[in-house]
Amino acid sequence: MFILVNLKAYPCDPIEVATAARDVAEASGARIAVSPQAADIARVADTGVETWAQHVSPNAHGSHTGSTLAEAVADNGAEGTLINHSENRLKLADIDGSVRAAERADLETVVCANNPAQVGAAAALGPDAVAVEPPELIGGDVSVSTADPGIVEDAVAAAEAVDPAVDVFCGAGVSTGDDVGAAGDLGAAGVLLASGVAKADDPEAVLEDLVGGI
Ligand SMILES: O=C(CO)COP(=O)(O)O
Repeated sequence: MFILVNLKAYPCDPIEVATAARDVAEASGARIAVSPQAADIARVADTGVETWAQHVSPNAHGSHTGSTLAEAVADNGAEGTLINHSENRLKLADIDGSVRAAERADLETVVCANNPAQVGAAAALGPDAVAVEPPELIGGDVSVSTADPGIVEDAVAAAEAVDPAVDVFCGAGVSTGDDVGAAGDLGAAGVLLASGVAKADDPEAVLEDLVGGI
């Protein structure tokens, strides 16, 4: 199970979380990545933790003010990128363009989706993985794997029907090792989480609990 921690725009210390994630990954052998704000990618990557962007633009170099280029995040140490997070939705053509941009820059891709139907559509674009996150459960205390296990199973089936090579992650409310274990039991290959770590008083303790569920 891959544990992908999205720091969103929370007011946490990205270096503290990155260092904790690096240490827990090294000690446990688990795969843990941290996805900070674009401006923090280089210094988060400098800690040695696997680092992901929260978004990349569909365009390449050129007259595109305000873009976050896949090439730029890769040059600053990112190894992968989220695309189409529920809080940063894109048009279908732009999701496709962002996946292609990430591929050109050798970034791994996770396309986020609200529900199994969107998972199937996202899988058709050929990312490395899709992540199903019911918006109503994001930021809450109840894990998607507990509150709505059927959505994870349906998402796994939807991706499998379109492209068996595309992994399925799940997210929303994931904060414990039990949540991670339940997600794995439902067929997820990873979890995408945010507040459970980014808002924790002791992010390292939460990460240690999370890897215990793998
Ligand atoms: O949106 C999410 C991860 O990208 C999920 O957020 P929470 O873990 O805070 O529910």
